[in-house]
Amino acid sequence: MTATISVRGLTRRYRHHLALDDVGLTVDGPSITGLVGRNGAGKTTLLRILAAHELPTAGQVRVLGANPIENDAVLRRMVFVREDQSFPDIRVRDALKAASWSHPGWCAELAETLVGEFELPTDRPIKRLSRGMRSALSIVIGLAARAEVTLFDEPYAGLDAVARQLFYDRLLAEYAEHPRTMLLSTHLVDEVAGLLERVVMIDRGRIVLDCAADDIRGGWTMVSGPSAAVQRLVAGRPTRGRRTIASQESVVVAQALDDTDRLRARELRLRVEPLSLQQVVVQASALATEQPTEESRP
Ligand SMILES: Nc1ncnc2c1ncn2[C@@H]1O[C@H](COP(=O)(O)OP(=O)(O)OP(=O)(O)O)[C@@H](O)[C@H]1O
Repeated sequence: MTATISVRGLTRRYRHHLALDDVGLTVDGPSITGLVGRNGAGKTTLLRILAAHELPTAGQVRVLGANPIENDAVLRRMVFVREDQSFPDIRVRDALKAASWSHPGWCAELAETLVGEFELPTDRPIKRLSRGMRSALSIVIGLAARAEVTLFDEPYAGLDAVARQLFYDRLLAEYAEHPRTMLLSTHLVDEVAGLLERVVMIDRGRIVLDCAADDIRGGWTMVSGPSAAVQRLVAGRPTRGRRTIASQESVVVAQALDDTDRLRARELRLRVEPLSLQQVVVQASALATEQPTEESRP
């Protein structure tokens, strides 16, 4: 079967800076994948290359089985929603009409519903919309396009918490009714955690974590309590982020604990809590920072 997205050895160099460093990624069939990582990690660069807004320096990119560059047949089956998307100087209703022409799967009924829910004034020029309203318009286009490959690059600049929740709810409902391949780049990791089936983390241009969201959720554990007891429980296990205050200690165990471990923790009067997705991303980022990159090697 042809993968929906397949990237091999993808490298993007800007003069002396490596924005993407030998990235490999395959996405098969419908799924919602979260693209996470620190500022400047390379998330937007990856999405821009997938959407053919930018050329790679090296490597192979296939979207829907073909190279997306100047490939209208592929690009019409994709939608790319960017942070602070720029629009021509037209009214909201005209932007929606133009989007309907570019996307064969466009659902006018959904667009109308979403416009109502986000309270977008259709006769107002886009340049007079607030930042959050412009983001809402981009989201309406991204969802109503019903494109087989839907790329969202931090699409909620300026959106308030209520509007962001509306976006998450509608995205999930759309995905349930019309499954498609969605990539969502985000910094609001815990906010979107419930939507994600897979998490791909980029750090300094390299993929440092790529796994099922469920595996992450149960896979890292915070153990805290009296230092001596913590040490007894975690001895011989991979640990990170050790913190001590007086005789108390907390440490992250980079593996799941089984029932026997949990019973032992209870006997030792230790607290055991799973890490949130956001906390795992912070730990994985710290771990990646300890590894040398091509640019940091002497
Ligand atoms: N046109 C460009 N010219 C030079 N450097 C660039 C260009 N575009 C991106 N970069 C650099 O490439 C790196 C990756 O940028 P990118 O926008 O992909 O990161 P990001 O993960 O999306 O970051 P953020 O979360 O802050 O949006 C950064 O160091 C950035 O400065």
